[in-house]
Amino acid sequence: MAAESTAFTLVLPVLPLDDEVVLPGMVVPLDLSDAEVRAAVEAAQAAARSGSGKPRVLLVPRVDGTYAATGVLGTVEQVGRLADGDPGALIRGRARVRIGAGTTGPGAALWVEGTRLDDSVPDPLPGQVADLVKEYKALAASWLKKRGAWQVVDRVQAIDDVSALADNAGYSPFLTTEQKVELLETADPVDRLKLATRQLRDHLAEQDVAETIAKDVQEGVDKQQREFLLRRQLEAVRKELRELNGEQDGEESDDYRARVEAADLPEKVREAALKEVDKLERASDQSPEGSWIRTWLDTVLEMPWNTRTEDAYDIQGAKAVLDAEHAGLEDVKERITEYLAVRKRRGERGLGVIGGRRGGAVLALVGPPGVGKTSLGESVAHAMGRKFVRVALGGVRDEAEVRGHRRTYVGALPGRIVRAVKEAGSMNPVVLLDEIDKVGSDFRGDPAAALLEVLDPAQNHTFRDHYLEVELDLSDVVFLATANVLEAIPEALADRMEIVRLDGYTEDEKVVIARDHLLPRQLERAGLAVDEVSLDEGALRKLAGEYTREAGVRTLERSIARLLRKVAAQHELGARELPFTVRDEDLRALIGRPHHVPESAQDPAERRTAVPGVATGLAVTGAGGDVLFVEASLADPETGAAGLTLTGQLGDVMKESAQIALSFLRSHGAELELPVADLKDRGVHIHFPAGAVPKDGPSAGITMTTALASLLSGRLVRTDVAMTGEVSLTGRVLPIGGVKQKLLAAHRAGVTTVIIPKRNEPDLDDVPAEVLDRLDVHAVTDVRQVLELALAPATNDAAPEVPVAA
Ligand SMILES: Nc1ncnc2c1ncn2[C@@H]1O[C@H](COP(=O)(O)OP(=O)(O)OP(=O)(O)O)[C@@H](O)[C@H]1O
Repeated sequence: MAAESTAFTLVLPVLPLDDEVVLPGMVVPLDLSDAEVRAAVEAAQAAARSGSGKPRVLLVPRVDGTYAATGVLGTVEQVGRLADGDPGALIRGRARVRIGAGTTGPGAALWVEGTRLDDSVPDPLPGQVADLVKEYKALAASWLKKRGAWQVVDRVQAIDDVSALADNAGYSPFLTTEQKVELLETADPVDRLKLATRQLRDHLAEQDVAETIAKDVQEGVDKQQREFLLRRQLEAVRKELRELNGEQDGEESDDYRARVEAADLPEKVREAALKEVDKLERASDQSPEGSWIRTWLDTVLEMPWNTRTEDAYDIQGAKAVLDAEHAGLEDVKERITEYLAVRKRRGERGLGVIGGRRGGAVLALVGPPGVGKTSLGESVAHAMGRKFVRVALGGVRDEAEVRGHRRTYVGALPGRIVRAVKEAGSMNPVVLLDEIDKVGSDFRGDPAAALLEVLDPAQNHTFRDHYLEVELDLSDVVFLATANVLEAIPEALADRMEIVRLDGYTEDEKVVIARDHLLPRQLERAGLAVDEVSLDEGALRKLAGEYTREAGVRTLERSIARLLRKVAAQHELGARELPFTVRDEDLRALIGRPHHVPESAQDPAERRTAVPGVATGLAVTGAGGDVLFVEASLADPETGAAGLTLTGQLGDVMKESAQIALSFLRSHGAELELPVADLKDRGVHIHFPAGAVPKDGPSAGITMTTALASLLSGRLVRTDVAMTGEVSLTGRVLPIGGVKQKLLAAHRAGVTTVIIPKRNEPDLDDVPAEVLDRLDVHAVTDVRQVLELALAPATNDAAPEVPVAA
């Protein structure tokens, strides 16, 4: 459009505007205390006095000291006081003026020539321009409505002139001075409206984004605020409830929160604990959930998360501890020392514990009761300078015992492993898994599987207890296990263990243990000084040999305790002078008569083997080695049923072994000069007394054969002979296990001659020399040799009656 077609020249005083732009149509108050403003207004007034009309100025924006090329012709509408009391002038913008050359005029103002620019647009508006007007009005309306400026909306809608509409944008507070100058300098009204539209649109878009962000922020703040308020209310309600019930004040969850924050917890555990504290806050005081959470938090807070004891042991010192606390057991202590040495070296090299199958990360002490398995475990802890905890696994059938109950379970508890660590108060204790051979499995899961995970070095650094639900690092725990019977340990577990056997003690060893360890301990328990009561060797030997018959020393310790109590009581009653040395002849008066008199010391008529058909065998039970008697009888052909009857809780292998013994005699009896014809059509009964104890295994084969041969021949079995060995159908004697334990038992029982399979001869190396010295051991290959050794010569009396079962 031809902006300058109707241009004409003006001479005006310049009114500079700093950081402000006045567009045509705008009315603005200006402060006359500003010298430049005053000069311009006064100059305009002076010029106006000579002519007609209002005083006129040229409003020129000045950005960073530079004047814009276009100004606005303004008329001074009024001079008076501004709202703040300063002198001021009200000026109305009228038209764009292109600034020309400087000139002179009255007053102190700067005078310039200017050309008024033409604002006209064609009438009617071309379609595009009309659309532009509509768009601008719509945008302006939405912006104004957002600001709540309703009155202005109508005013803007009423402006029809394109140029005036564009200049109205000068009021927009969001425009920068530069943007306003741009509007000022765009002379063409349509272009100017386009510019104003773009500026407004950009601003609205920006505002949209800002609003979304603000809304998001606001929502977050609202939620926090709401939660805060709700908590305050909850607290108030709780407080009132407590007051109503006369309870102590004090915010429990706050207390937990503070405790959790103060506790030295691993980060993940802390997070989990804080989450529970949050839940606790929401739970009501009486709800069961609240009480679960409290117990759980207590458990977590009591766990020794970051506590570990310092390992400070050298192998020499460790060995000294083991030696000081246990007599004998040289090979066992050596094995433990090796284990500790390897562990220490690996630890120093940062290699971690030895792991994997057959890796031997776990030492298992296997042997009968009372041989010191538990106390050795304790010694290991002493030797390493670690805490010791015992976990009794006997009779555990429920997996939850090991791994804990889920928390939703009523009365849920953490598993025994977690409880053990808690009890130890350190993350690296020695944990003794006692009686690992007695874990069973049933519908409640398989505790052995859970134990596998506990013992596996590849898994146990992230052990998860169902109750605790947070991971527990067990990799630094030293696990030891004990068992009575190796075969009863679940195979997968046994696979991961390094088995160390403790077979039981000889009488000599027991005497030493009793003197050096049991007696001092029991003296203290009985409140007696070490020099007040002593037992001489004879008394100790008699206690071990005749008052107890066990592989270990548990009953021996108990007998000593009983004896000392008696002495202490006598002393208190004035019936006993101290110091007092107990001799073997004093025992009977103090603790009664002995319970175990060796068979050989019995009256011959009273001996078990006083009748034909009874033989002495050797067996290994959960309680260690033991002697056992086998009785055989033949049924009366008239009254008894034919066939083989076996009693005494025998396992399948043992039953088969009895069949074999019988078959061997049926087929080879004649050559042994036995009246095997007696066996025809007659029932045979074999019984193992102590019927309540289950027995199994093939090692009683030769004993059964001997009992039957004795029965048939009528020859007695020698009282001083005991035997063990499997028998084959052809009469060969096959090797068996547990030689050491069996020989110790034979020795305990006062047997002097022992028959073992030839192929077990190497096992004799394990048997203590003092036992071998006192036993006459025969290693045999054939059952005929057994019979020769075991059966007493036939007496000259008339052939004895074959006993007949009732
Ligand atoms: N060699 C030994 N030296 C010193 N004391 C011993 C020795 N062997 C066992 N004892 C003592 O005998 C007692 C019984 O031992 P302990 O309880 O350790 O037996 P255990 O083999 O663990 O039996 P169980 O299988 O029944 O648990 C303990 O007081 C222990 O100190």
